[in-house]
Amino acid sequence: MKTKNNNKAGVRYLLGLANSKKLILAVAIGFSVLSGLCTFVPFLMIFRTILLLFGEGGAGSAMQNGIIAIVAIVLRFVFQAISAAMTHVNAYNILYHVRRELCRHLGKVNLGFFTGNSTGEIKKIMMEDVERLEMFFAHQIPDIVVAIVVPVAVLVYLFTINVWMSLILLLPIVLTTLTQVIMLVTSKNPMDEFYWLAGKQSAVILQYINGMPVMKTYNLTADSYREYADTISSYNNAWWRAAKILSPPSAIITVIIESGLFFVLPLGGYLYLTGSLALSSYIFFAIMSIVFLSSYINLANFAQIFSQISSGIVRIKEIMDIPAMGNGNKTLLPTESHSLTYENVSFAYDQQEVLHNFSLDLPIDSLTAFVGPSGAGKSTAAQLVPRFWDVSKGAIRIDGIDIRELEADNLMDNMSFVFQEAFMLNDTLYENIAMGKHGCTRQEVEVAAKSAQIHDFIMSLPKGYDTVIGSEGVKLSGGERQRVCIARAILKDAPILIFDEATSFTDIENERKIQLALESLLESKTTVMIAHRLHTIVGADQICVFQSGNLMECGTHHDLVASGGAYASMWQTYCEAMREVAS
Ligand SMILES: Nc1ncnc2c1ncn2[C@@H]1O[C@H](COP(=O)(O)OP(=O)(O)OP(=O)(O)O)[C@@H](O)[C@H]1O
Repeated sequence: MKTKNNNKAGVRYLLGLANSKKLILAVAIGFSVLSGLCTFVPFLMIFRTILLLFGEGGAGSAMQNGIIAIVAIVLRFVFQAISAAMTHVNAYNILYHVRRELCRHLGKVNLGFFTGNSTGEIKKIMMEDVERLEMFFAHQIPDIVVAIVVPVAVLVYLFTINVWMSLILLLPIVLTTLTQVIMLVTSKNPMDEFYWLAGKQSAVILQYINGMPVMKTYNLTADSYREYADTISSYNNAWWRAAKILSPPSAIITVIIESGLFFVLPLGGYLYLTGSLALSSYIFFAIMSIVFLSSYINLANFAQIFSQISSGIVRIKEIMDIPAMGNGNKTLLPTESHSLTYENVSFAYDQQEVLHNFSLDLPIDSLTAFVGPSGAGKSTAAQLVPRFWDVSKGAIRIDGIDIRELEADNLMDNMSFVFQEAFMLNDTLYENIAMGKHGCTRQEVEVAAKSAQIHDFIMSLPKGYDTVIGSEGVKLSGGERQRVCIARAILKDAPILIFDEATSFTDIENERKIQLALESLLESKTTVMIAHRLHTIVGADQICVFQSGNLMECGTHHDLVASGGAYASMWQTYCEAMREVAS
């Protein structure tokens, strides 16, 4: 739950965001103030005309006053338009700047952040929360300044006419401020909870829509999918609570602000009757009591609107506060293959240690398979190499250099991953493969696709490499997707390869093609292969068996089977399972 302290930090952070654009913002606010002041000029002209009519002085003629009033009205709209144009252009520049900074920062955090956080939540922050900043920079800041400066300027003028009448005009401001202070002191702002739940609701809805096929197969409707139903009903309840808490003071504030006349009429009447106030001034104050506080209403609503924006700012700040992955300054020599060493490595997600003090050497140009039961730590051990997370203890070294001392880009340049969950752009097959190497040629893409056993399939599609895949195009099978990813990795031709063998694409034809594709991919590379089907790694240079986060044993298939340890029993179970499937 977001707190008021968080909100304060958010405000400071938000104003910091405007830093580079503050000159434009100041000029735009200046135009807004001019526009606000112009609002009152026609009333001043009315006053001057009343003075003329009552023979109490007043400058110019009625005609001149009328012309000045019309010019002021026109100028009011011109200044308003200039200010609106400037604040909007400025606000969208700030939005662009914030999104770019968020993207840059997300590019620097450990990759594990993306597996540990809901993409719906990140997307919501990048899109909706950032978009709301427009409201603050394009509308709220100018409105607030106008709401303070214009009434103060007008009040100063009114004090020159009559002090008591001016003081009575201050009474609604004092009362509304008191109401707001009482509200803030006696009740926690319910909008904090409301906007937090609004954010949660969007993430849950996105998750519900993304998971619709699975939800349907388990017959989970919007009502029976518990998280969805709970979030919607909490949001609904929060809205009721907020309405109940906020409606009475909000109604009181609106009534007080619009009740200037209620205070001005009796006091003005008394002062007029006792001869301390001219009739012209009495009429003028009566008119001003109606319009004087019109811009002040923006200030009264500020807290409520700002709470909506500030909860988003807090989320933006939380992302920007995630420590960036430390970036070293060393680089690897550009060779075909590198050695990889785990040195007394332990690793914990938060407090829970899942890998316990293991060491392992992966020589140059070798294939190392990680095997073991589900949850044993195979993926985690592999993902430490591209720094999804940094080790809690020990070090991982490439050619003897601690990977934390390497430039992050250099580390990534030297590594390819092929995950089980093949990531595909909603773009052409060509682009999906070409993303493996900047500036590659079409011929290189085709050679890689041929090696990955996916070229013939691509050519069988009517648009070949220009076929769009994904939500608006052709759908690929799991095996086809993985072969596209292998083609991408072949194109990248990085010296170190992390391959997470897919368990689900096991039909014989696909498996054969993936094996052929891998033969091209693994050539002269240092490879970590997370293996589920043991027969695919019998030829590996070393097989490492993980159990409950410990590296139990390591050796060739023959040595491990002969030693009769954990791997030997896994192999026996595996062979029996294969025989059962075959029979
Ligand atoms: N992002 C994460 N946050 C917290 N704990 C995690 C995270 N990812 C994995 N774990 C936990 O770490 C342990 C090791 O998981 P890991 O995925 O490395 O096992 P694995 O051997 O690769 O399993 P599988 O073969 O099923 O993929 C498990 O207990 C798992 O619950």
